[in-house]
Amino acid sequence: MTIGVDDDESAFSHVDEAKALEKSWVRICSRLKGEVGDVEYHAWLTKIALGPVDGDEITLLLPTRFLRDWVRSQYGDRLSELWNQEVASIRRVELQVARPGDPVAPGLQLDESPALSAQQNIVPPESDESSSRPAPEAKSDIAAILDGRFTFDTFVVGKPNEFAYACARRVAEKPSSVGFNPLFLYGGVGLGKTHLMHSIGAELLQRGNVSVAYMSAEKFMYRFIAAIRSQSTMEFKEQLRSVDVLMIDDLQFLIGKDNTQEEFFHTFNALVDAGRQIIVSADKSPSDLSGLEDRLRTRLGCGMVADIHATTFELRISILESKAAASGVIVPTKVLEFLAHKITSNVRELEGALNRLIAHANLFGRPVTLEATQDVLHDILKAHDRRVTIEEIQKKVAEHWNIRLTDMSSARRARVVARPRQVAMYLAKQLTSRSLPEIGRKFGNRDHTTVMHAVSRVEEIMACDAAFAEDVELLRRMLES
Ligand SMILES: Nc1ncnc2c1ncn2[C@@H]1O[C@H](COP(=O)(O)OP(=O)(O)OP(=O)(O)O)[C@@H](O)[C@H]1O
Repeated sequence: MTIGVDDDESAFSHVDEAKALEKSWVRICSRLKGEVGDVEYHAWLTKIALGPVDGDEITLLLPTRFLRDWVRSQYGDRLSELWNQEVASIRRVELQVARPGDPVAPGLQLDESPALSAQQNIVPPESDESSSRPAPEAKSDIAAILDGRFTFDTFVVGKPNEFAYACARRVAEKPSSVGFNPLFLYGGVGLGKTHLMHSIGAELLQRGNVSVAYMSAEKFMYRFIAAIRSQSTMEFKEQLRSVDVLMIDDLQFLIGKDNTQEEFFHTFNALVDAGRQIIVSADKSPSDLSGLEDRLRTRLGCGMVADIHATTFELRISILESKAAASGVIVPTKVLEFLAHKITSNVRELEGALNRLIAHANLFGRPVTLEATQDVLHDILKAHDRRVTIEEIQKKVAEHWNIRLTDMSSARRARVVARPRQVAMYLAKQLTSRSLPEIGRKFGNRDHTTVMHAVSRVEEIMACDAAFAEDVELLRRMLES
C-alpha cells in the first residue's frame, strides 16, 4: 500500500487515499482503546483528528498544546508503531496543534493561542540555482524540524544557563558575528541544549530571509549514508553548504564515525569560510570529546563555547513555576518545592513529572496536593529513593529551621532548637532502621527515652498543627529523594 503526496498516477486518488487513511485510523483507534482502556481512550485519544500525510510522515492534530504534549509523551511511540503496522510507508507520526481551518475531532475547540507550528521547513536560499536543486526527497533531507515549544520565551534563565542563553540570543540576533562562530553549547542530559538551538532557529525563521537547517548528528549521519547509497552526495553537500545557519545537535554521536566526521568537517569549513553560522551541541566540551578527530575538535573550539551547568534548586523552581502557569492548573508551592528537591537530575524528568501531575488533575478534576503527588508519581519517586543517613536528616532539618548543625547534639533546651531537634529524631526513627539508643547517641549521647519522647511529642503536635505537620511531611519527602 502506498500513500504519498506526489503526482504519480499509480498512487491513490486523494479521495481513495483519505478513505483508506480513515479506515486505518478507525482500526488503530480500536486497538488503542483495547490497550489503554475506555477512560484513558476517551480522555485523550478521541481528541485526535487526522491531518495530512507527507512522505513517510502522518500528521495528527490536537485541539490544544497541552493535549498535543500529553499525547506525544504518552502515546507518541505507540501511535507511530500502529500507523506503521497499518500503512507500511508511514514511519513517523507528527503531532501538531490544529490551527483554524484544520480538521478537529468532533465537538472540540481549538486552543486560542496555538503553539508555533511544530514543523517548519527550511527556507530555500534565494539563488539562481534554486530551480536546479534540490529534488523533493533530497530537499526534505535537511528540513529544519523545529519544536514549537522550544522558544526563547519559554526558556527559563538562571545562573546555570545564563551564559549559554546570552550567547544563543546573540547568535539569533546577529548570526556569524566574530567570536561566535561556531557556537558550541554543551552540558549534561536534558539541560536545555536542544531547547536553545530550536529557539535560535525559531527566532531566525521568524525574522525571515535566512535559511536554517537543524538536525541531530545521528540524522546527519543517516542522511549522509542515504545520499551515498542513492549516489546523491553532491546534492546533499550542496544543500548543506547553501544554508545560512547549520545546527547539529548531540555531536557526540559522531564519535567513532570517521567518514561522517570527515564529511561534517568539510561542510563545517565550507560554511564558516563562506561566513555562515554553525551551531553545535554536545554533552562535553570540544576538548573533552576525545573520540573526535583533533582537527575537528580544534575548529569546534574556535568560536564561542558555552556550558550549561546542572540546575540549581532555584532554577528548578522557576522552571516548574513557569510550566505550571502555562498549564493553567494550580500547583501549590509545596508541591513545586517537593518536586524540585526530589528530581534534581535533569529538566526533562522534572517536566515529565509535572506533566503527569497536571494530566492527572485535568483528568480527574482534582486539585494537586502533596499526597496526590506522591501517589501519582510513586514510580518516579521510587526510582529516586535512596537510603538516608541521620547526618543528612540533621543537616536538612537544621537548614530548614535555620539553626546551627551543632545544635542537633548540643545541650541547649530553648524551644527554637529543641523542637527542630525533636523533629530530626522523629525523622531518624521514621526514615532509618537505627534503634532508639543509636539515634540518641547521634544526638549528643541522649538517652533512648529522650528519643521516644521526641517521637511522641512530634506526633502530638502534628495532629493539632497543620502547618507544622506539613513542614515535617515536606522534610520527610525531601529526605527520601
Ligand atoms: N531552562 C529551561 N527552561 C525551560 N525548559 C527547559 C529548560 N531547560 C530544559 N528545559 C526543558 O527540558 C526538556 C529537555 O531539554 P532539552 O531537550 O533541550 O535538553 P538537552 O540538553 O538537549 O538534552 P539531551 O542531552 O538529551 O539532548 C525540554 O522539554 C526543555 O524544554
